[in-house]
Amino acid sequence: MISDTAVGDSGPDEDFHDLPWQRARERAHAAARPVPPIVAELDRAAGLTLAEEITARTPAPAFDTSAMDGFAVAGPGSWQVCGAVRAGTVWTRGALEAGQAVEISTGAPVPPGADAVLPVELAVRHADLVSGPQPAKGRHIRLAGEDAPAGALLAAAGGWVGPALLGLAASCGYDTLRVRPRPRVRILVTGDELVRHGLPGPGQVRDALGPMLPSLVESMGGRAEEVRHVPDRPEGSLAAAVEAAGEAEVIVVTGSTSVGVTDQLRSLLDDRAARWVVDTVACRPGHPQLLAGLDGGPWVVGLPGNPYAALVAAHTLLGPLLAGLSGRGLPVLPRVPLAGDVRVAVGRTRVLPATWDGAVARVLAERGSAFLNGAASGDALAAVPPDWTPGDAVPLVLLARPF
Ligand SMILES: Nc1nc2c(c(=O)[nH]1)N[C@H]1C(S)=C(S)[C@@H](COP(=O)(O)OP(=O)(O)OC[C@H]3O[C@@H](n4cnc5c(N)ncnc54)[C@H](O)[C@@H]3O)O[C@H]1N2
Ligand code: MOO
Repeated sequence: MISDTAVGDSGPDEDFHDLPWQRARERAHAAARPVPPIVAELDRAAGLTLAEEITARTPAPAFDTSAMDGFAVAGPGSWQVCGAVRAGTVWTRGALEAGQAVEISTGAPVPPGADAVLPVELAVRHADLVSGPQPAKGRHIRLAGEDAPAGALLAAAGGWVGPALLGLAASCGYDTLRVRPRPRVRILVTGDELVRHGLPGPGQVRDALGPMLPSLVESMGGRAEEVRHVPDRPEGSLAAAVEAAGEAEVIVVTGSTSVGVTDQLRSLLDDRAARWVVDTVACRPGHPQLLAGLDGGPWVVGLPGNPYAALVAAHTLLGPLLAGLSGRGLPVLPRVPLAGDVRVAVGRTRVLPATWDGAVARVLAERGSAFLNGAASGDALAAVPPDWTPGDAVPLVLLARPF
């Protein structure tokens, strides 16, 4: 194996075998260089990552705006009503003088000279005269640039383009954003025992990972382009499939990470002089997972074939790698109190399915690395370090689901 690979901020000499769980996440993130940016219409930029900071091209709001339906008033009341201004129009009849008022809609520009807006509920109108409690100066007026003055920083490079940012960018004059597209991911599922449909026959196993991984990749910010099933035999099948993976930034290989006669992944990577980033992680399950870069080509993430181990490994290496490729920071995991029957593993982080009620994570009964029942009924993974003692908070991975 190649041992002199410089990766990320770790320097060439860090041993990349049996890495502590958090260190493996950091290395996977630091190894990636962000994919080249594109210019995308706002609707196409949704969910992507900003490739550059954005600043307000126009103040938000763009003009002094009424926050209430009522009367824009100047000076002390009562006031003479001398016209109306509605949202989408402007007052063109000069500055109001003390004692004058203009009927105004929410969202309309406040006429020059007006001090405040008197809401319609507080106003008493007789013909062209309106009276009511004297509003404090500036009351119910949103000042131009109050949310963001022209030139103000709206979001830094690496920020997630969420719904609120899209609305803010539009408010501040943007039609397009410079963003990083989702890194492309191809998924190679190995294992001659696997079947893709129906009930498994003798010795057969239904493929759990082909259906699981595309949505997992999407939830981590990647684009799952293909799931291909690769036979264990003849030898060289996996190498040919990797070769044929095309333009993807990431190839995920499931199975084939262990030491069995059909497990070809490590030798394939060594034959290709891959740059090793992580080769095994001190966690349970998911120990045999790996990450290496092919020369001038994609990253290869090896996930163990055991389905729960694959889920844990994807959250260890694939998520951070995709964050790095997207130009995002390494996601900071909340640290939360943990309850339930927790047993630590000597020298390894145990990653346990858990439920999260907003205050405490509760581990679910352990079923082992092959079984998804815990993760499917829980909504989080709790990373329990080897030195955990009751009362210690643990990092929590929240499994994606709608609010
Ligand atoms: N002698 C040793 N054997 C094993 C070791 C070891 O250290 N020494 N490690 C074990 C651990 S831990 C894991 S995890 C697995 C990793 O195995 P592979 O990544 O090589 O995967 P396979 O051997 O192909 O499969 C393991 C297991 O998972 C089932 N599987 C595989 N793919 C799927 C799929 N897409 N859907 C559902 N189930 C799948 C497969 O049938 C096996 O039962 O190695 C251990 N062995
Ligand atoms: O480490 Mo394996 O991933 O326990 O099942």
